[in-house]
Amino acid sequence: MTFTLVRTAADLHARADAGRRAVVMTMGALHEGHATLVRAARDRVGPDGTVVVTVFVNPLQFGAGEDLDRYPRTLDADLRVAEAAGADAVFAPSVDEVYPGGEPQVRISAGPMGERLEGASRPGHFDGMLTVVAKLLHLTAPDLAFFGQKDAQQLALIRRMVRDLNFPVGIVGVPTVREDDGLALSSRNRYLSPAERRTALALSRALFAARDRLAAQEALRARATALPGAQSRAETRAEALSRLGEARAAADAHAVAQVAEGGGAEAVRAAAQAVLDDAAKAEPPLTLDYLALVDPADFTEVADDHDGEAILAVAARVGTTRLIDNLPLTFGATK
Ligand SMILES: Nc1ncnc2c1ncn2[C@@H]1O[C@H](COP(=O)(O)OP(=O)(O)OP(=O)(O)O)[C@@H](O)[C@H]1O
Ligand SMILES: CC(C)(CO)[C@@H](O)C(=O)[O-]
Ligand code: BAL
Repeated sequence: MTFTLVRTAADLHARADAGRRAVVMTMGALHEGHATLVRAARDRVGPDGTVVVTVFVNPLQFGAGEDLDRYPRTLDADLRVAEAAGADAVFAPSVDEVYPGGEPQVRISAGPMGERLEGASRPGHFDGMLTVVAKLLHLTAPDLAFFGQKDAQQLALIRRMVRDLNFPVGIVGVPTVREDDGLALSSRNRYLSPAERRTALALSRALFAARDRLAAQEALRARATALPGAQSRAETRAEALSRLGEARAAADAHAVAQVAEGGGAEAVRAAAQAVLDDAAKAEPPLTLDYLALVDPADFTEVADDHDGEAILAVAARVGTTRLIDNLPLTFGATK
């Protein structure tokens, strides 16, 4: 199929696409993260299916004072990235094409999950995002729509909207693509000076520190459980360790007792906070917006004794650039 740039809803409807259709929605300034979504979409629909990439900077999801005007618009380069990644078409409508009646009066409400974290920092953002996603789903009529885990709360809200409002589409999440040094790819990274980029690395480093802390806690827990005599619930894991009589046992016992004490969610979060506290003293400094360990189902904070899946999410400003990142974590995997 010849790769095409489509500008209007009428031209999109006129396409006689065969096979399953997948859509990858973007705001343009495409990078390797977007290309990964396109490749995942192509893999799923196969060579006979159709992959449409939408490129639209949606004014409705930007608040006053945000970067709507300076958001990078690089359509020519985007077409090359989309085609090389295996897309059949880019749908890049104008604002008037998407909102022919002007600002829509009827909108999607993101509900309580949309008021937390990103929603608290960017009031109205998720209502605007879901409204355009709903419209783009109607316009592109896909079987599957692909979104990045990098925008974890956005992905969760889209899944919720599709379920709550019976959209006939499958939503596919794609893991975050990172630079070699850990920085999550993002169109907004291009705002960063080299020095700002160095500071911004603290976002991913904080998440990795938390992941490592959790892994250490889980390893200690597994070790304590495996010790002879530790099966009894009444016997503390620290006691079990100390019966080993090894030099390391005392230190281990202390660490295990700490792990056993609260389940450790707070300690995991604290490991990330320490990295961010350091970055707050860097030059240029990082200004933390939020660091939260949340339940993926509703983005409420998890309890300290949390068991199961969680998302550690961070948002921060470096200079005039606001960045987000997150990491899925599993608590109690070794139980
Ligand atoms: N690094 C990444 N890995 C995986 N998916 C990504 C990545 N960056 C963006 N995406 C996904 O691409 C889609 C389009 O995102 P968008 O155009 O906003 O890009 P972005 O790089 O996140 O831009 P911004 O810097 O504005 O947040 C979304 O589903 C988003 O989650
Ligand atoms: C989903 C989306 C394309 C809606 O404008 C946007 O929020 C984005 O790029 O993540
Ligand atoms: N990547 C999410 C879209 C936004 O920041 O507006």
